[in-house]
Amino acid sequence: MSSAAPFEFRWGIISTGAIATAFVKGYDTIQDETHNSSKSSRDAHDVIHKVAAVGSRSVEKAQEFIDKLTGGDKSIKAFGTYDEVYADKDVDAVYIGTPHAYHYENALAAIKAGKNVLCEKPITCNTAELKSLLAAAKEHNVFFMEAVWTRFQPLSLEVKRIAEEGTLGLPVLLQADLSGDFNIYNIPATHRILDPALGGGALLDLGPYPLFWAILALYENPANNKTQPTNIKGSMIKTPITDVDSNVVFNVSFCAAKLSAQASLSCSITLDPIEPGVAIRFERGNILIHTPIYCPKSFTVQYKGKNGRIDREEKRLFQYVGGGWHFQADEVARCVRDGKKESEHWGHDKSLLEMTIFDEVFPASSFAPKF
Ligand SMILES: NC(=O)C1=CN([C@@H]2O[C@H](COP(=O)(O)OP(=O)(O)OC[C@H]3O[C@@H](n4cnc5c(N)ncnc54)[C@H](OP(=O)(O)O)[C@@H]3O)[C@@H](O)[C@H]2O)C=CC1
Ligand SMILES: O=C1OC[C@@H](O)[C@H](O)[C@H]1O
Repeated sequence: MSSAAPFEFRWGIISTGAIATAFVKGYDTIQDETHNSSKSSRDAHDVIHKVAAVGSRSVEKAQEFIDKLTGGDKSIKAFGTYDEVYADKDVDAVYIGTPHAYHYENALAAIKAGKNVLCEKPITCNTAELKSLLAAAKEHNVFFMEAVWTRFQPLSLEVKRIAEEGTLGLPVLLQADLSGDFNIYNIPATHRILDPALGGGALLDLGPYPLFWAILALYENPANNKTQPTNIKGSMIKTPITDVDSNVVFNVSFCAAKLSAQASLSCSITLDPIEPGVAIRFERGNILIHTPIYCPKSFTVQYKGKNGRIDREEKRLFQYVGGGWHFQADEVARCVRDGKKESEHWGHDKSLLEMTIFDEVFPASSFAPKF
């Protein structure tokens, strides 16, 4: 372990909703109900996270958020607008936790103010918006990343290692589903999952996770040689409540000189999660990832014997303190510290791939660019 002082990284938090709360709770300075900090179970002694400012549409809400999560830390500024956070000289990076339909305008404003940005998934509602943000990030020379937190969890890193180390052979078919019953007939039509104006629907909210596993195990596989996927096809069922997509299935093929693999992906806001949430089927075995697929705590590797049948299984468990969002926060701090403008693990190419696939699955008119 290095004896150098940790790099202090100061966050500006945009919005005070569910995910902004979970993200801030994960910081090492804030302890969970067991009085352990997430830092006690991860190797992150080189960075330390601080909240410098919180921006909300209401200053009272911003102050309540600070009081609830930090016991009223007086050094944290509460602002009644997001713009004040973007302008704050004490903020190193802005975390955006607003509904999807606001990601574009919030991220653009933060980037134009010269801030590094971590923006919740889905990074935007379409490719056109994302390309515009990438151009702005380049122009203003800032770090920019989609908050695909699952990519940074230790379990994902181990799945990737096993998928690529060769014992199982090449991947052939990946099946992944993320479903969650939002009880849509009993929530207001203004809920972000139902409201088209907030980017409602299953694909944009839940679709990033099954797709993430396909990107990790198929797109990132060295045998794919960074080849873009083909045969992107989807179908969806829309809810009559607000006409957003409630159930979506989509297929993607990854075919390169050395790889021929397919992903069969789905998501739903009316069904319960299915177990296992992800099955990666290789020439000589399987990796089964247990639900929830956004922060799984275990996976099982099945190995085929000489007779071509599964004859050995190994279950792997992963435990850490906290909800799991702190791993991506560490990545952002380290990238900024090291002068990087994108993450090597979830870089701009992967967000672009995600948006390109979603654009093809969605009818073009659903989420028109906000400019
Ligand atoms: N990575 C993960 O695990 C998760 C990611 N997410 C992502 O985070 C984003 C937000 O989700 P979630 O936290 O569940 O949403 P919430 O509805 O709980 O919070 C959204 C917040 O955005 C702000 N906001 C700004 N404009 C609006 C508006 N017009 N309507 C409603 N809220 C608005 C509000 O904060 P204020 O009033 O303070 O300005 C509000 O509290 C989504 O993009 C979602 O995909 C969600 C859950 C988990
Ligand atoms: O990112 C997410 O993960 C968990 C889901 O329940 C939530 O709706 C989604 O935004």
